[in-house]
Amino acid sequence: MDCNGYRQENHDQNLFPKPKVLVLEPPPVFIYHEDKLSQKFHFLKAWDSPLPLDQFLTTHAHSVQAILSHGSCPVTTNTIRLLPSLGLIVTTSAGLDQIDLQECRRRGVSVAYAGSLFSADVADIAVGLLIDALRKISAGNRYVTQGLWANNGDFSLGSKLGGRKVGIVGLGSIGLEVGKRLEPFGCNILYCSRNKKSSVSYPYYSNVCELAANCEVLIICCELNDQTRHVINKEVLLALGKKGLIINVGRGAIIDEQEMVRCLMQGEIAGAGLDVFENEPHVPSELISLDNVVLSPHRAVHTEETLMALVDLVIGNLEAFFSNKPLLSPVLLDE
Ligand SMILES: O=CC(=O)O
Repeated sequence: MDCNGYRQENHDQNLFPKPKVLVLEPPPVFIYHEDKLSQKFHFLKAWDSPLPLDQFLTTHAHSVQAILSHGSCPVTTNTIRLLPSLGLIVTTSAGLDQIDLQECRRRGVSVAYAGSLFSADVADIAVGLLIDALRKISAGNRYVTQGLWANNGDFSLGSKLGGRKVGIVGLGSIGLEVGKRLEPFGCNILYCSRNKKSSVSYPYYSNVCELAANCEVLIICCELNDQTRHVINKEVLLALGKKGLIINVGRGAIIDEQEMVRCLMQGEIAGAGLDVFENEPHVPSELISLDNVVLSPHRAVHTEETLMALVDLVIGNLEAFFSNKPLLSPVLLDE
């Protein structure tokens, strides 16, 4: 240990007094708060190097003990294998689908994440997208700004939020926040989750297709994993039906996007509010021209305030690791 309590084995104090942390691609927290982060750590910027990634990793192989990563930056088996001294991955995301957790488990690499830091912000956007899709706020904005109102056009009516049956897919911390927000609007909440939750009295469905058949809105709040990839498929969309709306603040690949686009274009479902997409930042061009679809650039997770809290969480996790202390927001890899 050095006088800061940091591990010394892989960094020369005189040349590199700050612990080294590898960044593959810069997360928003790094873009907005690099100065604060750099006061504590020496960041190795893979994206900024002229070297191909593998060569960059090989060059720094023995000095990298920690990676700072984010939700759209894959940390693959290959990356982990090229870094024999790696002990920690800190991701700024709540989702973990981009990290090879199996390899982390095998290698004994710890993972820290954002936990429920963003849940309230994500839930706000889910509700915002739903109200927008129902009451046509974005469509109304286009109608006014394109001069159609002034030309005596007829803007179609929206539908009421109160009384709507809303099915939440994934009742984790985001799903619970969505339910908490929609109850006072007079919505009836139903949900589908891996397990029935004793903390809520909402009707539970173990099958997402049955949930879809019994509600008018599906809000996707679950994580992406092998079980949830394309779980919202043609059958589920058809069960949701012609008056049904789909809101996605989880991950794009939870929905079979191609099938959703077809359903939207053919009127098999009524509309959608989407913050996430299968191939970000690419959004299917068909969605852009549809008036019954509200689009958002995967920003549900970030507000200025939570980004500030996230910097402290990232620093806290890295400091804990380099001081051999328990992580602040560890992912339990043994579960
Ligand atoms: O999408 C972002 C996250 O998983 O935090």
